[in-house]
Amino acid sequence: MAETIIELVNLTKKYRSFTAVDHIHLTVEKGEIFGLLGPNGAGKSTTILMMLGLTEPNEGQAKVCGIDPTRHPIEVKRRVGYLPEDIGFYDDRTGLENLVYTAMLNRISEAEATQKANALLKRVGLENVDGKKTGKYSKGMRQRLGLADVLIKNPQVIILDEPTSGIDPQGVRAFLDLIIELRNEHGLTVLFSSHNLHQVEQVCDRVGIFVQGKICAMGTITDLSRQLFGDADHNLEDIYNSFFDEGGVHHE
Ligand SMILES: Nc1ncnc2c1ncn2[C@@H]1O[C@H](COP(=O)(O)OP(=O)(O)OP(=O)(O)O)[C@@H](O)[C@H]1O
Repeated sequence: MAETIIELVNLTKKYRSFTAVDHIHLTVEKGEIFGLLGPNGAGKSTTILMMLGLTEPNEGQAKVCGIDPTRHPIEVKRRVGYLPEDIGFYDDRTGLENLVYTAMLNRISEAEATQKANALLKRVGLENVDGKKTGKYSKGMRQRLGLADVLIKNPQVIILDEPTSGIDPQGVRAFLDLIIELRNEHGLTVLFSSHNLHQVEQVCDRVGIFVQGKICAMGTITDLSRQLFGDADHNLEDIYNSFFDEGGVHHE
């Protein structure tokens, strides 16, 4: 039976009178790659912050790996790896040193940390830049090191916010393949927030489309195509665009 890893029930966040996340319901099962889509300001990042226990909901509840992040944020952070769009490293240290440091913060011994860090550097294609300080890394190298940094604590879930921005097309393909491999090998659950519809379509099992704080559509691309167009022939771009007028206004 499928195991629920992320469960959002009636989740709501208000900033004064403005509702940024509006009574959303969402369930993600173990091993799923789920895409969060929506225009700027639709509420994706606020939803992620609530899942990480970094901001409190006004109503409803989030559960991640069965744990309420508002009450037990440290427990959730132990199980969830979060890769923001711009990850910070100690720029005067090498990639290896940064990874070992993160691992040791997560109570992994130095010997094991070094071994895991070297294996992950290889996995993300950074084994040949050993010795280079992260301050001299390119954007794409930083993102790949970010993924290794997230994986070193053996998370059950990874949340990726625009993870491929700044990576060249070949690098993007390798990055997306790696995400799929990690899911296949370790049953990792992945939440993938992106504006790149093509990438989301390539990698995600299901998607949720956010508009003005609400999830206005959720499902596989085939299901959404059938629901919206009555056939299975439409791609994610058609589906996404069907929620907006030419002027970018949401269809009610
Ligand atoms: N701390 C805050 N105080 C007030 N309003 C906020 C705050 N954080 C976010 N908002 C507002 O909440 C709404 C949702 O923002 P959020 O960052 O969640 O959107 P998003 O879907 O992640 O957008 P993007 O694609 O640009 O990252 C926006 O209108 C934003 O201005």
